[in-house]
Amino acid sequence: MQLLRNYDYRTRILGRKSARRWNAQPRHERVGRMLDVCNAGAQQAPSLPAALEESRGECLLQARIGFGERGRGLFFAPFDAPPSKDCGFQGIFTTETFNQPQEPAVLLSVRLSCGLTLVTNGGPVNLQQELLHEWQVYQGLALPSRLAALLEATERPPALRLAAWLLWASQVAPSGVAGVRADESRSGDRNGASGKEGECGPNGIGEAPSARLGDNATSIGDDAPYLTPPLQQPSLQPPSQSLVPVPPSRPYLLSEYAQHIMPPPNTAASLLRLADDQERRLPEDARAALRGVRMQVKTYISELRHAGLDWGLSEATLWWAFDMVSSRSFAATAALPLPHGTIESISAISSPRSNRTGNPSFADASDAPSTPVMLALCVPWACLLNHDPSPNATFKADLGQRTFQVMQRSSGFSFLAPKPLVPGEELCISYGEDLDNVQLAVKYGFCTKGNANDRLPMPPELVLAARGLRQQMLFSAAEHVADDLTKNPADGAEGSLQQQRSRVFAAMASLLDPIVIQKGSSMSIDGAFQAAGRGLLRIWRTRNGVITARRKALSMVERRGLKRRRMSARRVRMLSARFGSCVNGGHSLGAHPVLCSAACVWFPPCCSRSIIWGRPGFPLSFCRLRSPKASRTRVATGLLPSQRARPMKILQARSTIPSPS
Ligand SMILES: C[S@@+](CC[C@H](N)C(=O)[O-])C[C@H]1O[C@@H](n2cnc3c(N)ncnc32)[C@H](O)[C@@H]1O
Repeated sequence: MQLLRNYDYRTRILGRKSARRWNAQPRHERVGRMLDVCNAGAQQAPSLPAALEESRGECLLQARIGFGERGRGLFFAPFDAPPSKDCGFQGIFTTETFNQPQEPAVLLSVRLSCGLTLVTNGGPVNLQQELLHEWQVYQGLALPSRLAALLEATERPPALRLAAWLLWASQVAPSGVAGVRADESRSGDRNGASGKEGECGPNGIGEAPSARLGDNATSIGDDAPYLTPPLQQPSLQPPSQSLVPVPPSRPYLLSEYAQHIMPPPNTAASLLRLADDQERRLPEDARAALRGVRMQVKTYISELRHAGLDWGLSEATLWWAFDMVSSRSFAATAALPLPHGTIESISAISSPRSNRTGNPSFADASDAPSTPVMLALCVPWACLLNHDPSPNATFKADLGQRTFQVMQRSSGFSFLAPKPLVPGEELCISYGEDLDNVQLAVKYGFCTKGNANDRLPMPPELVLAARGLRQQMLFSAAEHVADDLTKNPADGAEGSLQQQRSRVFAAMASLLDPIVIQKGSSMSIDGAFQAAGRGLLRIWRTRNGVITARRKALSMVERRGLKRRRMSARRVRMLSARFGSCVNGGHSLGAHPVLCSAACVWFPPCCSRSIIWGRPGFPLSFCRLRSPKASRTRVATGLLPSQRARPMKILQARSTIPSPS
């Protein structure tokens, strides 16, 4: 038994001794150790060329680049005196501050044209064109037509569009091959596009090209530089800062930025290019997530190649672009300026989904709300901000000013001033409030300790078991309803006992799986649904009681510092095979093991009445309810409450479990 419990699939890979050492490490460290390679290139202080120094001076209003515990990042550097001690909470006692809340300090302000801005949803039709036009003027570059066609296709995946743009702007345009300066010749070719050789991407890249983008590309035709048609009616008020064309002495800012600030193509920021042997050591759920993202990137790369938008660059460089987009792009929602010139923007903070860097772009563009405008952005300087689950900074895209601003995070109460920043404090934003460590690792290449969003992975067999349990719970409720109907025929539908029972069961089945309702059935669906509704109400009431009890029990478990224990997949399989089907809702059982997520929890054999519920991916919860014998309710979730709960107990208890009917 002991051996079984310690058995882990990693034993096969690592050998028993090193597997034990490996498993003893906290999960976040296991993933974290994979990531030594990440950000390796970002550890030296950059020495910046003049153009970047200038841009840094303009954009980093109250911040400087520095190094801290999260690696390179941005740190608070107030331009005036350090913030007075009076600001902050003391202010709420004075009427003055109460009426005039302190505005959060603007820490960074970066022109949208310094980076890349894509409309992913909403806004006027020509908004994307306007933004592209401004970018060309600012960067002093003319986009090739086929690239511009892709960038204007707001329905295409943002990651694909951003990566294509980043590749061209950072790797191709500076060499003057495919791109041309806006004031130079209008013809161009892409022969001999420069490609930087780097580390190879994961194996298996280079599938058959997809036809989608290629079809477009054929109709788009050659590589003639894209010159935005004169804007008849700008959809927006012109930006308050006039667009000053870039002086010829100032080279392409974006390529400079990519060269000096972004990790170079032979380094990694996310896990996209993790080597095979390192990937094998990731937990299974992280590997699965990684596989999904890699598949997507492979498809995008094929599309780029097919459409001739890879510019002959090496595979490694193409992966690098997606790596950068994954780990450094922002998603933000911006409101359009009001017609009379008032400018109002909605910060991405208001929507947790979009309050993050990166990966909006990997989401389907169609899942964003239609208004206001959804943007995917690469923002130089702002993309140096590291993540913190309790951030002190936040960001917004302002389409009126055409800027991306990072400001101090407000307190959340209009009458409270924001928490003062201490000079030298690292400025952090939240990449997403709901990101667990697997998502953080795959997209950004790091994990955070004690991530509140972390869930233990649930093996497929447990997902199935959870479904089965839910089904059983509903059917057992159906039985109760049917029994009640039998006892109180006045309450229930008409007909024989058998008919009543069939209706209730059919209704329950229909809740579980709508397919079971077949057309032309003679059953009265309405009546059955009413009966099922009563049953569900009963369950709901029971559950409310359970939830309160569960909360109490969990806090008790926490207070006592009881430990969570994990089980090997094999043992969990064995237990679910033996006992899974015995766990039943609303029935008296002697005792049973309860499968909770990947951890396995089993209870001392003293449960008489129990209910179990679960959702795939979430811990199954098990509660004992109103036991006449017990002095108090015992509840646990994913926890092994005591040393007494040994497999031996289960074996003893097994004999008392009624066989499933
Ligand atoms: C948007 S960039 C931030 C700037 C980056 N540190 C740099 O030097 O370029 C995102 C990357 O920073 C690193 N990072 C961000 N937040 C972190 C954190 N809390 N702990 C460790 N690394 C972090 C990750 O490698 C991530 O891929």
